[in-house]
Amino acid sequence: MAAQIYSGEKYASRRREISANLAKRPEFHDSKPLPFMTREEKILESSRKLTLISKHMNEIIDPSDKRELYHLNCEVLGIEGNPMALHGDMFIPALTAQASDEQQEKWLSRALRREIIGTYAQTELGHGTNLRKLETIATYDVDTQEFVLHTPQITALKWWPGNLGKSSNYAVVVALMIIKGKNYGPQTFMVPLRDEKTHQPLKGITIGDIGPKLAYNIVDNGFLGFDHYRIPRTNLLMRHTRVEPDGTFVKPPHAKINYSAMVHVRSYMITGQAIMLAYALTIATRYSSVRRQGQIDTTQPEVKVLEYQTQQHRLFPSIARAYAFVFAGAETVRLYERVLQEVETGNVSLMADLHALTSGLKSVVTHQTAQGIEQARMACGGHGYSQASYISEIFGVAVGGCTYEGENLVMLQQLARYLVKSAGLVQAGQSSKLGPLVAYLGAKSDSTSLIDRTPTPGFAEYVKTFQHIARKQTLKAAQKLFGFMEKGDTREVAWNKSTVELNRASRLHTRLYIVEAFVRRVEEVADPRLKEVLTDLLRLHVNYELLDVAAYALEDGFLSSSQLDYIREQLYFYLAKIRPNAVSLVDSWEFSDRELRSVLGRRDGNVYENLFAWAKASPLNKTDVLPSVDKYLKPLMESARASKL
Ligand SMILES: CC/C=C\C/C=C\C/C=C/C/C=C\CCCCC(=O)SCCNC(=O)CCNC(=O)[C@H](O)C(C)(C)COP(=O)(O)OP(=O)(O)OC[C@H]1O[C@@H](n2cnc3c(N)ncnc32)[C@H](O)[C@@H]1OP(=O)(O)O
Ligand SMILES: Cc1cc2nc3c(=O)[nH]c(=O)nc-3n(C[C@H](O)[C@H](O)[C@H](O)COP(=O)(O)OP(=O)(O)OC[C@H]3O[C@@H](n4cnc5c(N)ncnc54)[C@H](O)[C@@H]3O)c2cc1C
Repeated sequence: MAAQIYSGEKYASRRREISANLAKRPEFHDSKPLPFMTREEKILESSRKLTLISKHMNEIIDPSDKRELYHLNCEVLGIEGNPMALHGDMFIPALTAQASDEQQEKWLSRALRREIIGTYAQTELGHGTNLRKLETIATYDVDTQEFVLHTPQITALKWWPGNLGKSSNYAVVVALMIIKGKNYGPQTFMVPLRDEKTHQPLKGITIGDIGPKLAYNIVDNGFLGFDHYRIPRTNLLMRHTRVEPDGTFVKPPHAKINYSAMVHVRSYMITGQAIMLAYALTIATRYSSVRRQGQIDTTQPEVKVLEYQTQQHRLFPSIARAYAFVFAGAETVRLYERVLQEVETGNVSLMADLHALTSGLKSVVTHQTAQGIEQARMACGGHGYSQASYISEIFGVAVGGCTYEGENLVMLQQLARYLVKSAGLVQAGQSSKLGPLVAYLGAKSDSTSLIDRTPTPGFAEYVKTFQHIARKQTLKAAQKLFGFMEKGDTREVAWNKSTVELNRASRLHTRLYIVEAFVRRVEEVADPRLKEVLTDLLRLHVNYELLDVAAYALEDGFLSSSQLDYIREQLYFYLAKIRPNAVSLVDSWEFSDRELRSVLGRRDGNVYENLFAWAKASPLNKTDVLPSVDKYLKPLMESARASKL
């Protein structure tokens, strides 16, 4: 099953080898539990481990393999980030996609050797979503052939970029490019921030950390201001866009080609989110198979809480989602790598499809992942609330994904733009022009679903039902938009009046895509035992997801209430059928205890012994009487006693 999750036996067994290798190297392990460390201690500890990784990487992984590096990072550094997180996630991808060969020779090679540390500085105090209104300006000075970076007011300060505050000495900075008074929109520049020897900020640079956050606190998200800070013309990233010495602007083949680092993260983060969801579910499912509370049959002993149907309903649909997301994530990574190669040859035709797909997936997957992790926390009762479970940290890190790389409700609208265009083609009788991701919009719907009406063993009737729902909502929302425009609203005003409905269409389209990705993967499985278990999980998934959106199919009679009853019964049937495999389904992700960092979710199942040992290790328990008691509580109680006398 691990080979299914990790897209092949090769990587699944490499993961095992890497974990086994690390198990023998205590210097790579956390020196104490992360929840007992201050932020400063965590950053120091993470930097220590990062340095070890850099030194010994070649002994443990193939450094050219991104997935091996990702696994090494998960095991050793963990999810709370590290001082070079953005270096790998965005700085290197930005240089790879946007720097010219010459620039890559100069900077990418140094970045890959870790001679310099970089980040991606785009968001500002006043603007994150609306990139066209960023306020940092890069004005071209023809005389000196330099760009002058400047922060004209406080809202123009770069704010949020990861590892900008303290760790990075370079950044790919996004600024509005002004040449001879003309605004050429957001462009990307390679900018030195700190002296390479002393690490002191360079003259003209104001820089620092923005302070603690909900989670992800090992990362020094930072602020950055420029005071008429000059960089050479050749620091504009020039793979696709160019500015000649005389200030002539050479347009790229696609207007949004500079957004590639964002698309990179959106493509990869689907897998990252699936893994964080699977972390939380591993912890909660293992714990639920140890925790005994209450009885189902009063003549029998107390049961494991995993026997309760409510507990299964709380956890198993999310287990199915984690599998669905990892399968969909593998597809987005393949598409991203393909588009990256095609762009190299000048073919930008798939950029819009990739952008639409990843915008929708990013939004739906992060939202459902956060929901699933929070349910996993509650499934652990009181112990879920303790940081010993580590689920609160997993939640905090994962939920950041709802905001970064484009706020979810904004990114759903990006997909909606694509859907509306497709709906326009359908309306104009040009369905043959629809791309493969939206071809179903042009198909004719049956009048009713055949779920429970026809003995089809596969998933075709479910897929058709999801397609019907997504098609109906897309065409309806587009119609609403066109209707407002026909009545005289501008497109922008009409758009704003339709966005709740448009975003619903985007979610339904994305949920259909996720179901289809799951079906595609299960159909490929050859081993009959694995196929049976995955088919059960997929059955659970389609029934659960369909119930969740059933209102759309009930309102036009596509599904009847008796079909709904059938879907519910199927859901309950598969909850029970999956129960014996539940622990194996989470164990199949093969997370080591080191990687999970959860006292509650350890493989040995010794929950109570482990919790007690953890509590005893708490720094508060080093002494029996705390200084706060000596200083305040004792005098308080003493004076209360004295006044009574
Ligand atoms: C092996 C490894 C496995 C797992 C790895 C796990 C985890 C990975 C990562 C971990 C994450 C760690 C850290 C996270 C760091 C987070 C970093 C950041 O947050 S960086 C900052 C991100 N900022 C944003 O995302 C800003 C969001 N805003 C935008 O993107 C844009 O402003 C906008 C909303 C898209 C609008 O842009 P704009 O105003 O320029 O464009 P229009 O709306 O007018 O649209 C015009 C036209 O262009 C199309 N378009 C927009 N973007 C793109 C694109 N990228 N590609 C292609 N086309 C694009 C748009 O759809 C319109 O098309 P039209 O309808 O006109 O055809
Ligand atoms: C953990 C974390 C790490 C980050 N790392 C980086 C980084 O490395 N580099 C970097 O540059 N940035 C980074 N960011 C910033 C991040 O990318 C932005 O915060 C994000 O893109 C959202 O933008 P915003 O903050 O401007 O939100 P806003 O746009 O202000 O959103 C506020 C509200 O307004 C709504 N809204 C905004 N515009 C519209 C619209 N057009 N239509 C409808 N509703 C709208 C949103 O839906 C939301 O409800 C990070 C953020 C976080 C939380």
